[in-house]
Amino acid sequence: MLVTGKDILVPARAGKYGVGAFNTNNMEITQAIIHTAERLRSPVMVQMSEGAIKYGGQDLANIVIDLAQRATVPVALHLDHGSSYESALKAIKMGFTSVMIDASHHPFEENIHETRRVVEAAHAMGISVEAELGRLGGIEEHVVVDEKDAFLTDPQEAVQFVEQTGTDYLAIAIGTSHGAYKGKGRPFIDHERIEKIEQLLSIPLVAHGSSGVPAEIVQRFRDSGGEIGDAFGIADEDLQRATQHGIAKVNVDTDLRLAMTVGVREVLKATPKEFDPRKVFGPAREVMSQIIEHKMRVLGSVGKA
Ligand SMILES: O=C(COP(=O)(O)O)NO
Ligand SMILES: [Ca+2]
Ligand code: NA
Ligand SMILES: [Zn+2]
Repeated sequence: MLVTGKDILVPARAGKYGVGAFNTNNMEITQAIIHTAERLRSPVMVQMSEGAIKYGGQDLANIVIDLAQRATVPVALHLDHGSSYESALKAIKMGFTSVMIDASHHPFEENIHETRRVVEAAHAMGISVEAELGRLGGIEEHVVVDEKDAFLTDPQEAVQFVEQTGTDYLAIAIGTSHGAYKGKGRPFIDHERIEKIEQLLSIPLVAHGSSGVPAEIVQRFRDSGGEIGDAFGIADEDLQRATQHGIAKVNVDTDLRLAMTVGVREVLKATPKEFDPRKVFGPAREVMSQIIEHKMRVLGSVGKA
């Protein structure tokens, strides 16, 4: 069933488990996310970035909404990294049940102002809101935040921010970053910081940049002709620990991008004569489903629906 982000994340924080928020760009990724959630009896969030909305528009949103409505587990459709009030409202008009307003690259007061506007409008329509305080490293959808400017979330500021905005859940910067290169080796996750914020805030917390970039998928990507450097993601143990301390929404995009591409590359390499789109895109669903299943087990959401 199609539900709001709050319907999914408030129980997740209370139950000390994380819920995967997986980015989609097409039908096959959407099917892999929702069918795997149903198979494992797990709640799940499907998210679209502004780039995905540009790419698939209402057509793609409708695929997600229809699968979500027919799903036997709770599913929310979430706008990832909404960059403005207008973008958030447009997503709500498209049928999204949760929207992120990411104004974290603005000064504190402006972030509060922008976020509060979205919260008032979204709440008036029964839609949940995610906001962000602090900056991840890596490439954010619309902002390149290089290492020196990346700054982690200040717990005291977070309390003030939530009080003044009314956001339903809060994305915090705790050492993760977007993309396949999260640091040389195991990225540093500031667990002390998460646990401090957990004590001060009762709303669900969100971890961005949480792909694991599993070595096996990276190797399959190379073996099927892909080129990728020294790729590293978030360790399963770090995610597991974070879900015990307030992190309820865990964003995963890179892992599905890699899995989808591995699925396609392996078919094209193994069967050069193949040109049936169902045979080219279909097997990728299985590769993605395995990645999604692993994540749901790490986060503890299996059987929670
Ligand atoms: O935070 C993410 C995804 O992060 P990854 O690149 O680690 O999948 N989307 O908002
Ligand atoms: Ca941001
Ligand atoms: Na998001
Ligand atoms: Zn993100």
